[in-house]
Amino acid sequence: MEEKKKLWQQEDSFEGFGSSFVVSEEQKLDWNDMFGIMILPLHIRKALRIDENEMRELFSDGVQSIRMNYYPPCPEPHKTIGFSPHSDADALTILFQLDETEGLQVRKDDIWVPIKPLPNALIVNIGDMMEIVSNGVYKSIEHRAIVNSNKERLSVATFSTFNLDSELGPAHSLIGPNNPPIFRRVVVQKYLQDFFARKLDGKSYLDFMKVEARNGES
Ligand SMILES: O=C(O)CCC(=O)C(=O)O
Ligand SMILES: [Fe+2]
Repeated sequence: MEEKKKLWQQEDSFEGFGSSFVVSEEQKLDWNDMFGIMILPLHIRKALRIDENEMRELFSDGVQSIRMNYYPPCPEPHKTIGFSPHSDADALTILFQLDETEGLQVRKDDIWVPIKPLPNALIVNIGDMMEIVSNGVYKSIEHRAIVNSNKERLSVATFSTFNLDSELGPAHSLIGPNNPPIFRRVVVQKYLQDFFARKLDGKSYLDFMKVEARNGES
């Protein structure tokens, strides 16, 4: 209880422990314990010290999308790949592996590490937009899905993307003489169009977004 009290709801906020929707002392309360937090954009921008308004603007009218992936059993799984290595182009992905069939792997120091599905657990992945806006502080995660010969596999991914009309680039409030931008700027809509026009190839699109890549090209 002492630990809970440290995170008790403050007035005018639904974040923390406590009940919501309470209007009077007489009211019969619901039989549950609530704990609420804002996941985006406030906490990430606080950790990074990005200006609040800048982050709010990027996420206001942002796009939420969902993808369902079905991987049928494959007679020769070692000869194929279920989902090619890539990092997600969005800011933040929440992924659910439907049953307990393994398949997702993340790349860590050039090794593919299997992510065992845990019952009722969600996986949160940092996407390329977050790496760009944080000027490289938050790294997007490279991942892939493999298949197997005896079981089908299903996953559901939800993607959070900045507003399509906003400009994607390192946050203005982060960069300065001591922290020069390492990524270039592009309108989100164009960034996504170009992402989907390419073959998935690890983090190659993010590399293409780097300032030095453009210098190299011109
Ligand atoms: O099936 C999986 O676990 C990965 C899916 C994925 O990476 C995606 O939909 O972007
Ligand atoms: Fe992905």
